[in-house]
Amino acid sequence: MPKNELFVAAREAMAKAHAPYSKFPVGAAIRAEDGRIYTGANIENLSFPEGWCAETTAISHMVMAGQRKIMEVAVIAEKLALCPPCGGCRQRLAEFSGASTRIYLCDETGIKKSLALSDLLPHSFETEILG
Ligand SMILES: O=c1ccn([C@H]2C[C@H](O)[C@@H](CO)O2)c(=O)[nH]1
Ligand SMILES: [Zn+2]
Repeated sequence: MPKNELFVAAREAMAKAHAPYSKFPVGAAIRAEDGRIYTGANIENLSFPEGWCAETTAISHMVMAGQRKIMEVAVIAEKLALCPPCGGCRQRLAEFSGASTRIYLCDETGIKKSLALSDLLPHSFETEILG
């Protein structure tokens, strides 16, 4: 699957952001194990802490479609050269990622950086006790 398709999906998702407070639209697109693309945008709220990120919306769509594995994810922000996922989203991405999962940081022209989750979240929380 051409990576460009994932970038275009993230850019299209960004146009659906509800970001009237930060005026910082973000889009994300996940390719899951089934080969399909699940997208998301940030959805803010007048009660500021109640909003959530584009990556979180995309993960929700993927999970509700019955998928549990992220193969690749593209992230784009309208007003930032590259938008690395926030700490909370790194942990949420980790829940559904593996060693081969790739995270693509995009600008308005395409994918500019490819990272592994371990680049973004080294020494992550893991325990056998909780399974
Ligand atoms: O990786 C990120 C970083 C920020 N945001 C959103 C949260 C908030 O709505 C706005 C400004 O932080 O951008 C995302 O969606 N993804
Ligand atoms: Zn986030």
